[in-house]
Amino acid sequence: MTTATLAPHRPAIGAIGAPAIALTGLTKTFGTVQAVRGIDLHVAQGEVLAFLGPNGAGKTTTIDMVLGLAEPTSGSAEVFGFEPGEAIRRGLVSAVMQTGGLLKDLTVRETIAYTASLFPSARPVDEVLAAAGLTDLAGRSVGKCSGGEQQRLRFAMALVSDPQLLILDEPTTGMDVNARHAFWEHIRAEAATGRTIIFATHYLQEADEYADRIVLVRSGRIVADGTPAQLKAHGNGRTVRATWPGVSADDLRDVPGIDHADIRGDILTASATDSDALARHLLLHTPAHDLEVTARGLDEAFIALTATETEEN
Ligand SMILES: Nc1ncnc2c1ncn2[C@@H]1O[C@H](COP(=O)(O)OP(=O)(O)OP(=O)(O)O)[C@@H](O)[C@H]1O
Repeated sequence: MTTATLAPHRPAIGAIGAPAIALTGLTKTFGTVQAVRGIDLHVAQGEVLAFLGPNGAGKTTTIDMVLGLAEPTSGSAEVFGFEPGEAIRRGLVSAVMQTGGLLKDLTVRETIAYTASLFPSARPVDEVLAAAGLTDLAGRSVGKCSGGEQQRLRFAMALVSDPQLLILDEPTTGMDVNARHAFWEHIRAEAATGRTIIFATHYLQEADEYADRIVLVRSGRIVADGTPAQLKAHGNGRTVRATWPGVSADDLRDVPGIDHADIRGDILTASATDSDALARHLLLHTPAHDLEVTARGLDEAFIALTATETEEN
C-alpha cells in the first residue's frame, strides 16, 4: 500500500508540505533515565506507521511528546507544522491510550454523544459507533463492557473529532486473537480514508500486517526504519543456541560469524549469517555444547535488531 493510494480524498493540511509528524533530535530524560535519546523522524501525511520496540524502549514517552503531554528535554516535535498543543487545539490529532478516560456509569452511546458535544463539528454518533463496531453495544453501560470493548470505545471516542492523525498506544493489549483481528479491520477502514495512523505495539506480526512502515526503537533510539519487508530481511540467516557454562561477552570477541548475541546465564543465543562456521567454532574451540540451529523468522528479526550486546548504556 502506498501513501498515494491511502489518501485519495484528504487534502494536505497544516503548513504547505508539512509532514504529519516531524521529530528533530528529540530527547527526554527522567532523572537518571534517558528514556528517549535523540529521535529524528518524519511521518508523511497518510502513512500508517508502526512504532515497534521492547518494553521500556521509549515508545510511550515519544508519543507523549507528540501529543504535548510531556515536554522534550531537548529537540522538538511538530505535528502538521504546529507545536503539538496547537495541533490538538485545532482538532488535528486524537489518541487512543491504554487506560483511563471512561465513565463507567454512562452507556456506550452516551459516552460518544458526550464526547461529540465537546467538538463543534463532530462526526455523527451513529457513524462513529459503526466505525468502531459498537452499534450492537450502544445501550450497554461502560462498566459492563469487556476490556476489549472498552478499548474499542476509546477508539470510537478518538474518531469523534474526525482527526487527521490518529495515535494508538498499544491498542490491542489484552485482546484475544479474534477481537484483535476485528479491531484492526476497523482501524484499516479509517486508514483507507487517508488518515495518518501511528500505533505503538510489541507485536511484530501486527506491525507487519497493518503498517506501511515500521520504525523500530530500542533504548530510546531508532534502530531500524523501513517497510515490513525491509525489516524482515534482517531475519535472514539462522539462530544458534548453545549451553556454554560461564560464558561472557568477552568470550565472544574472537568467535567468528556472530551478527548479534544474547547471553542469559549459561545460554548463548546468537544470530549468524554463516551458522555452519559458528557452530563448528563453538564445538571445536569452546566449551559450548547442546547446540540448536534454527531458521530465523519475524520474531528473530526483532530480537536481532533489539539485541542488547551493543547497548551503550
Ligand atoms: N515518568 C517517568 N519517570 C521516570 N522514568 C520514566 C517515566 N516514564 C517513563 N520512564 C522510563 O523511561 C523508559 C521508557 O519508557 P516508555 O514507557 O516510554 O517505554 P515503552 O517503549 O512505551 O515501554 P512499554 O512497551 O513497556 O510500554 C523506561 O525505562 C521507563 O521506566
